[in-house]
Amino acid sequence: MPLGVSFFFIFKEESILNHETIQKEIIAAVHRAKEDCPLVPSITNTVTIELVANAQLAAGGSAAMVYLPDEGEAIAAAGEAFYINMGTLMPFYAETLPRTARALQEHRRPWVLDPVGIGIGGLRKGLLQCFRALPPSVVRGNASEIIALANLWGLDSGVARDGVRGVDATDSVETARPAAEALASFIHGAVAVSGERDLVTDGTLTVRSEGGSKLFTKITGAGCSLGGVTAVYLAETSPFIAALTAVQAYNLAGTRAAREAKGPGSFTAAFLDALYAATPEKIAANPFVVL
Ligand SMILES: Nc1ncnc2c1ncn2[C@@H]1O[C@H](COP(=O)(O)OP(=O)(O)O)[C@@H](O)[C@H]1O
Ligand SMILES: Cc1ncsc1CCOP(=O)(O)O
Ligand SMILES: [Mg+2]
Repeated sequence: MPLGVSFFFIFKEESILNHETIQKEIIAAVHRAKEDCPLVPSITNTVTIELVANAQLAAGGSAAMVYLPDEGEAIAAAGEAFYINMGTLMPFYAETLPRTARALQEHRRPWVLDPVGIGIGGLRKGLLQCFRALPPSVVRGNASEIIALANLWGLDSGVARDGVRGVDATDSVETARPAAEALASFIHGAVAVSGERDLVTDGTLTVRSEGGSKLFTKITGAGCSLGGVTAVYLAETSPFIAALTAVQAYNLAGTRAAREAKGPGSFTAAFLDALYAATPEKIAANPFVVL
């Protein structure tokens, strides 16, 4: 083979993400999060704030939750990545969220958006419309939230209606795939759709991750804390690998926790223990398929 051609193949092999290279990147991201303990602040809902912080700590990050406009701005600059979850809005968030998102853009900090409760009320809609021009690096949501956000931003979601009912999904993960791919391409980042089997996409490459437990649907904050942990990995790696690493960690830890849990209460404790104990290699070895 002429030298130029062999260089081409070597370059191609190294630059293409396949199952093996994805696993290597997941392992590196988990190691780095545990070594660096990145500061990853959040503006998140009052229902699940403690689980979000605990899960971020279990993954190796440092959590800091704020509410006020000037604090959002200041800590956006100080943190290495950020998490915004729209779950329980308060009037002053009309100022906090746009100012924080602008600070994140100005300081080039990557961030994760969880559009919880999209469809409830005018403030939520207005803020989510504002994020179209200040886009996150990762959107994480359940299937109905991802479809609804793609529709709100005028992207081709593949589904005209939105099936959000409160904060829970009424659509299947597979139905949300076109919306997830359109959103990921639009933000030049990644989208994670959660459910029985999770999808993660950067708009071109789409992966399905397996595992977890039905008990996740019997506790509040599984999705919210998954967003917070995604932001921890986002401090260390690309949007796609960060989103997939968090999803893989949750599917592994959820499967393990369900083996010993008696119900939702003991599941939450067992899940945090399993997330804390999950090794980089085991997180990477959780089953996933490149679609
Ligand atoms: N039926 C299920 N079986 C296994 N894991 C699930 C199931 N439903 C949700 N999960 C997991 O629960 C976590 C939260 O997802 P989900 O419940 O869809 O989010 P949300 O709480 O935002 O609606 C994810 O890690 C997801 O993989
Ligand atoms: C119940 C509820 N209400 C407003 S935010 C929230 C928490 C939703 O948490 P998750 O989406 O992780 O189940
Ligand atoms: Mg949710």
